[in-house]
Amino acid sequence: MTIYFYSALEDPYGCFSNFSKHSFEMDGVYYKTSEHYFQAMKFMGSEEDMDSVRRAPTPKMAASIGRDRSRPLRTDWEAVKDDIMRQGVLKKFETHADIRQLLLATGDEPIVENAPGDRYWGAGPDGTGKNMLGKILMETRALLRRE
Ligand SMILES: Nc1nc(O)c(N)c(N[C@@H]2O[C@H](COP(=O)(O)O)[C@@H](O)[C@H]2O)n1
Repeated sequence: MTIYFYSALEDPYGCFSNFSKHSFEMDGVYYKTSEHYFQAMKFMGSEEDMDSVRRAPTPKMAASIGRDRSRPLRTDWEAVKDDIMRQGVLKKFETHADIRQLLLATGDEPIVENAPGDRYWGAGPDGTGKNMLGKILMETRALLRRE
């Protein structure tokens, strides 16, 4: 049975969302959520902009800063964004044993980010979106199974 998630606070699998409150360190730097990590990496090369994202009190605010196109987006973003998401999601689940167990316990079930407004990371308004975050969670699950 397909596992759907979207709201970090309300859904049974809300911890699969990048907005869930699961912090980690990457390369010695602290991130409050995987959304903070993902959005900060848009500004690699500008410590000031990366820090603005890192300091954001909530993942929603981190996303808002990351989507602010008055700040220069790194030029290779489209080429690297999937791998950055992979790295952040893997680190999150490596760091927190409870959610790692929950992810592993989903077995081989499909995982879908049921995000109506997002046809790339989620399933979009009609379920035909790319669901890249769901795919990355399934890849992460397979990697963690081997560890
Ligand atoms: N909660 C939530 N609200 C939205 O409006 C969304 N688009 C998403 N999806 C998440 O957005 C992140 C990437 O966004 P951008 O590429 O910066 O637009 C990623 O964490 C998606 O899972 N979630």
